[in-house]
Formats: sequence, C-alpha cells, structure tokens
Amino acid sequence: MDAIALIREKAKKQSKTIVLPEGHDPRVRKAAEFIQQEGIAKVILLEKGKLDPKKIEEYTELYYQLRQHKGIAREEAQQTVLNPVFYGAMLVRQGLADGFVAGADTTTSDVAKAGLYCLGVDRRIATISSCFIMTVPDCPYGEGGTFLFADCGIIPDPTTRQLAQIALSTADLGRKVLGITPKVAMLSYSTKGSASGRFIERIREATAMLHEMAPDLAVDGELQVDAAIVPDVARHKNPGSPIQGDANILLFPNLEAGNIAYKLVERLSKGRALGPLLMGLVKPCSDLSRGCSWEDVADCTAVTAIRCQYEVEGEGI
Ligand SMILES: CC(C)(COP(=O)(O)OP(=O)(O)OC[C@H]1O[C@@H](n2cnc3c(N)ncnc32)[C@H](O)[C@@H]1OP(=O)(O)O)[C@@H](O)C(=O)NCCC(=O)NCCS
Ligand SMILES: CC(=O)OP(=O)(O)O
Repeated sequence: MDAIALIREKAKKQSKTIVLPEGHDPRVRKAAEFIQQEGIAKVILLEKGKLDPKKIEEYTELYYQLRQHKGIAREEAQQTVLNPVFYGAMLVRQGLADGFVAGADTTTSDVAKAGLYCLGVDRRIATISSCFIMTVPDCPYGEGGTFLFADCGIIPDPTTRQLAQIALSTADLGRKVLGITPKVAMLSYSTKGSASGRFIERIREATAMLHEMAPDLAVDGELQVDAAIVPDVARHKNPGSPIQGDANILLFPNLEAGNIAYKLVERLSKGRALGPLLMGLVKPCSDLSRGCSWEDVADCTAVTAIRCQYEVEGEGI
C-alpha cells in the first residue's frame, strides 16, 4: 500500500472530528466532501460570518484570559475570535473537535499563532516546529520514495537544541503515522568534514546533542543530501555511516533551506507534500500551503486524525 493510501486507511479507523475553518475556499469544501464520503474523519466546516454568536462570546472571554498577560484588549480578543482559524482552534481547545487543519488561505504564521495562543505548547516537547510527509513518484530513495522533511514551516533560524528537538519530534511522527523506523540525516553543505565553517559546526553540535537525547535513534550528520539518500554516494563520501545513504528523515539547517527544498521537490517531481504538520502543540493540527490542492487538505486531515489517537493515549504527538 502506498503512503497516501495507508494514511487514509489508518485515519478511517480513528473516526475523529477535525475542524476545517476555511469553508469559503472551494478546495477546502471539496476536501470536506471527500473526507466525509470516504469516512476519513468527521468534519466541522466553518465560514467567516457564520460562527455561533454564543460561542464567539464564550471564546472572546477565554481568549482574553489566555492572552491578558500580553496586554490585549477585549475588543482585540473579539476580533481575533471572529477569525474562523482562531475560533476553530478554540473548538479544539474546548474539546468539541480533536484537531484542526488550516492554511489554504491563511499564512503559516497566523495558523501557528492560532495553535500557539489557543492550544499552547506541549511542555514535554517545548519547541513548536513542523514537518512535511513527502511522497516522490518513481523514486528508489527514502522509504520507497516517502520522506519526512523538517522544519520547512516554522522556526527561521533554529538553535542546536531546537534542531535536535525537531529531529526527535519528526522521528516520533514518522513512527506513529507511517510506521517507519526513522533514519535521520542532519543536512548541510558538507559531509563529515569535507567543508568547514560555523554553519557546519552548528549541525555537528545538533547531531551530537541528538545522539545524547536519543542514543537508539539512527542519525548521521553533517551530511550533504546526496550522501544522505543515495547509497552509492554514501559509500564513497561517508563509508561506515550508520544510515548508509538510506535516510528517510531529512533535517534542514534552517527554514530557508527547508521551505525551498520541499517546494522544489513537490513541484519538480510532481510528488505530494503533506503539511506543514505542526509539532509540539498540546493538540494535533496542521497548516497547509496556500498553494495546496484539495487532496492535500484531505490528506493533512487524515494525518491529523491519526495523530489524535496518540494525543488521547497521552503519548504526545
Ligand atoms: C511560530 C510563530 C508564529 C511564533 O510567532 P510569535 O507569536 O510572534 O512569537 P513570539 O516571539 O512573539 O513568541 C510568543 C510566545 O511563543 C513562544 N514561541 C514562539 N515560537 C515558539 C516555538 N517555535 N516553540 C515554542 N515556543 C515558541 C515564545 O517563547 C513566546 O512565549 P512567551 O509568551 O511565554 O514569552 C513564528 O515563529 C512564525 O511566524 N514563524 C514563521 C512562520 C513562517 O512565516 N513560515 C513561512 C514559511 S511556511
Ligand atoms: C508552508 C508554506 O510555505 O506555506 P505558503 O506556501 O502558504 O507560504
């Protein structure tokens, strides 16, 4: 079964309720129809101007309380809650839905803020970041052409600790959603000392930290991407590597590299890019690219539904 089919089948077993707040967008409406027809999840479809006035009142007060320490006024709280993305996040907070998926018509920054401000940070993880599930047709690399790429959406210039934490969160998501054994490549423009400089040093430090945090995780760095995913190149450039050119998780050094790389792979390979799947929040949710297809909305919803199960079981997401 390919990765997309597997994700849809797994989601169907969960029967979770996911909020899609951008009901004004035709791609989101089409996805909602498909998701419900296929039994992937139950959907709460929202639209600006059609929100429940009682809940607006309730969530305005709640949002005001949550953000009071930042000095916001009630008026600002109400304006925020009138935005269906924030209202949808509040539905999740209040337990009326299990997760939300937005970003077809909202920037990543605003979707992340809805998650951060309404749901909050999972203290066990502490870092909010994101990853993509990438599927590349006719590709022998990774997990039969499936990879996880991170962070391509949230942290512009991660610290070494954040890089290690992003890798851990992505590995965890890969295990839970795709059932893979993670093999992490910490990417750079150098393979094990073939170049030097402060950017490379940072990746080395992050790799060492990751080894300490998760001694059983298969990880190697710093690696160029060819040494990470092409076994022949790995044999030449990096013999003895624990992942031997067979990485399925690609950890990018910063958001510029990650965001550019995921869009290039998606567009040039005619592959799929599911995400940015937000990690480190107390409930599962997903952002989308404004360039997404209706299938991307549907499949990010399926991934979010699968992740809800682990949140219920108290295992983190
Ligand atoms: C995630 C994001 C929205 C946070 O923005 P923000 O709310 O303005 O961030 P702030 O610096 O004001 O921090 C607000 C709070 O959240 C916390 N926070 C911010 N980013 C965080 C992260 N990645 N992980 C954990 N906590 C975070 C801060 O520590 C702060 O906590 P405090 O209120 O207790 O002091 C921001 O990092 C962002 O916009 N990222 C880029 C997204 C983007 O543009 N992507 C484009 C390509 S997809
Ligand atoms: C993830 C991302 O790049 O989102 P957008 O294309 O909407 O900026």
